[in-house]
Amino acid sequence: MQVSEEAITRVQSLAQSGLSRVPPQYIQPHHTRPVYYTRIDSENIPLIDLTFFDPTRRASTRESIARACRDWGAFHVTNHGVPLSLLAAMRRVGRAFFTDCPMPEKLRYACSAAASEGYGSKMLADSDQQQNDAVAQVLDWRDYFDHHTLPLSRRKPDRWPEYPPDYRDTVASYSDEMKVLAQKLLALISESLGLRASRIEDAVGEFYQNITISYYPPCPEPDLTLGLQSHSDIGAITLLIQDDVEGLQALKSDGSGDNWVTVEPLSDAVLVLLGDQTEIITNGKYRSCEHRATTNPDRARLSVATFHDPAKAVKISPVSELIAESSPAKYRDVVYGDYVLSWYTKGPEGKRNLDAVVLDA
Ligand SMILES: O=C(O)CCC(=O)C(=O)O
Ligand SMILES: [Fe+2]
Repeated sequence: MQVSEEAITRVQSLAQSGLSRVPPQYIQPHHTRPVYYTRIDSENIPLIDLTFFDPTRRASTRESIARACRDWGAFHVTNHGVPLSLLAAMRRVGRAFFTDCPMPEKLRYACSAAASEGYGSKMLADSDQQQNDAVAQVLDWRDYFDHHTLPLSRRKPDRWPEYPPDYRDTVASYSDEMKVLAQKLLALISESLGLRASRIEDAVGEFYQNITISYYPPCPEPDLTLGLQSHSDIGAITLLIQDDVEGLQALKSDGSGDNWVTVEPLSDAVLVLLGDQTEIITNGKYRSCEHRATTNPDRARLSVATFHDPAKAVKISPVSELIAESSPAKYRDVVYGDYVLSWYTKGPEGKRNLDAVVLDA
C-alpha cells in the first residue's frame, strides 16, 4: 500500500514527527502572517439570543441581526434550538476520528481529484497558472474531513468514518438540525432587510450542504503559518462550532482600518458566517465575513463548519427589491458553479473572487 507517500502530506503526521521548524511550503509571505495586522481582543462578535425568535420579540431580534450583518457579516446565536448534546457529540466524534484512528485507517477515506468528499489536507487545485509559473501555493496547517450531506441524494454515510460507532448517525442528525437552523436564520436575515421571510432561501434554491471538520495540529512556528488562509465562504450561509481552543479570527473593517478579531469559543453557541452569495443577493447591504484560522504550539484545535450553498446551475443576482435608482445593482449575475471553479483554481486571497464580480460604480 502506498500509504507512506500520502501520510507525508498530512499535517498531523508532520506535527507528530516532532519537527521544530515548519517546512517551507507552509510559510506565509510576510503580508499574510498572523502578526501582520493588529489583533484586537476588546471587541467581540455580536451574540444574539434566538429565544426571542417568537413573533412578539422578532422585531428586536431583526434589528440586532441587521446590525451584525452590516458590521461583521457574522454573529453568534444562542438558544438556537439545536440540542447542545448534539453540538457536543459532533465535536466528540470529530476529535475521536482525528486523534484515535491510526493514519492508515484515516487514509482509507482520503479524498482525491475524483472525489472531493473525505479526508484531506490541501483544499485548492494546483492551477495550470501555478504549475507554469512554478509558484507553489502556501499550504494550510490543517487536515479536514468533508462530508456531502444534502440534498439527501448526495448523502452516502458509508463514505464516512465507522469510528467511533456513532459517527455516521451523529453527522446525519447534525446535518438535519443545521439545515433547519440555516432556514430560520435566512428568514430572519431576509426580514431584517424588509424582504419576505423566504426571499433569500428562494434565491439560493435547494441547499447543497457540506460539513467540514477541520483539525489543526499544534504548530511549532505559529507566527509564520496559518491554519486556514484568509477567505470568505463562497456559499450562502455557514454555521460553525469550535472546541475550546482559540484560533478563528474575523476581519473587522471600520474607520480605524482592518483588524483581526479572535472569535471567542463558546460551547453552546453557533457562529453564523454570511457567505459571498448572500452578499450578492442582498446587493452588498450585508457583507460576507472574511476570516482565517491561526495555529498554536500547544493544543490541537477542531472546528465543524456546515456550508449551505446553491446548486451549481443556479444563477445568483441581487434581488430586485434592493435595487433602485439610488442603489443600482453592485454585482453582476453569477452562475454558482463558475464562481466555485474560479475559487478553487485561483484561491481565495481574502475576497478577491467576489471583487471580480463587482460592477464598476
Ligand atoms: O476552523 C475554523 O474555525 C474556520 C473554518 C473555516 O473557515 C472553513 O472551513 O471555511
Ligand atoms: Fe470559512
